[in-house]
Amino acid sequence: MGPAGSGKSTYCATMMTHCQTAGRKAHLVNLDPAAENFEYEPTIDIRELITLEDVMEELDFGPNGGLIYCLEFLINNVDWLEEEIGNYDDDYLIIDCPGQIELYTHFPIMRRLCETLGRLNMTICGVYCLESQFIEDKSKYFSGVLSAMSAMVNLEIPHINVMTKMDLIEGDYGNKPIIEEEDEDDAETAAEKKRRKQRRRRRLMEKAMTDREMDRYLEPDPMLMTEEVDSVLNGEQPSARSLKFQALNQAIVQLIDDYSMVRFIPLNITDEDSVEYVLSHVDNSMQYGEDLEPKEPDEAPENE
Ligand SMILES: Nc1nc2c(ncn2[C@@H]2O[C@H](COP(=O)(O)OP(=O)(O)OP(=O)(O)O)[C@@H](O)[C@H]2O)c(=O)[nH]1
Ligand SMILES: [Mg+2]
Repeated sequence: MGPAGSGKSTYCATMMTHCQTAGRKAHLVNLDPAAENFEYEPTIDIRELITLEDVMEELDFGPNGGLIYCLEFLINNVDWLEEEIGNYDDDYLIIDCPGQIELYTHFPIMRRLCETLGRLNMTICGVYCLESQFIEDKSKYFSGVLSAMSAMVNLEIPHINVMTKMDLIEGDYGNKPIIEEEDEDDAETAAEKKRRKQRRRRRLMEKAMTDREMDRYLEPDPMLMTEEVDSVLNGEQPSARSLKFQALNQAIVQLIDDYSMVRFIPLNITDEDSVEYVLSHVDNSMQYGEDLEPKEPDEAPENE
């Protein structure tokens, strides 16, 4: 789950590849009636039941209303899904959902879907994706935190939040280097050497600050929001709008702080360890593997 473009389908494809490499059987389920193409062919696909294109054409819906219609149609014809899932009730299914936020927050559709899966004895874990680009704008980031929290509270299923697209971040968490090694030059003078070392020290400090700043977004630090309000208040032109919303912002900060339920697990899809780390959190919340059959001894590597 997660807002439009937050990397849900990429998450699904990454996990499919990861599971296949690890020899774990996984299937992709597509619940996005507007989806166009997938890296992996979905095993179960809502588009076999209904497509957004047909709904828009035949019923004259716009894209958002049409999408809600499609999912309501799915819920009203849930025996189709039950039948499809019936063939895979021992397997690991990765379900790609649409990005319309209202599906998780104020329509009971996803909740009903979870109840159906629960009835089929499937163990579920909700994975909420928020993209790392959200941190560029604190208000946008906090609205993301609130929507993650809202999905979590509404669905009442084991839930993890993932900060996607971490490869676009600087520092330890991402791929963008801050420190570029400068080669030692035999001909450099003592003063040049000193300046090179100073530059390196400064970059190391910048990097530590970037990593620390990132931590405040992974474990939402409500002070980030207060800082934004303060900086506006101390700025040259405090906008009437931010003054007006100060009490509301404070209340939101308080809410996030009181619940302290939201934290994000960073996902860098270019780093296998990061992918494995996210998957292990999902497994853990579903207690995946606890009731799997133990391996036969003859499957163990011979020379051990
Ligand atoms: N660099 C980078 N780009 C990513 C990552 N994940 C997704 N993207 C890009 O972000 C865009 C949206 O990704 P999707 O996976 O389609 O996002 P989505 O949440 O499924 O989008 P909708 O289904 O339209 O809501 C695409 O252009 C992806 O290539 C990532 O981890 N790193
Ligand atoms: Mg998608």
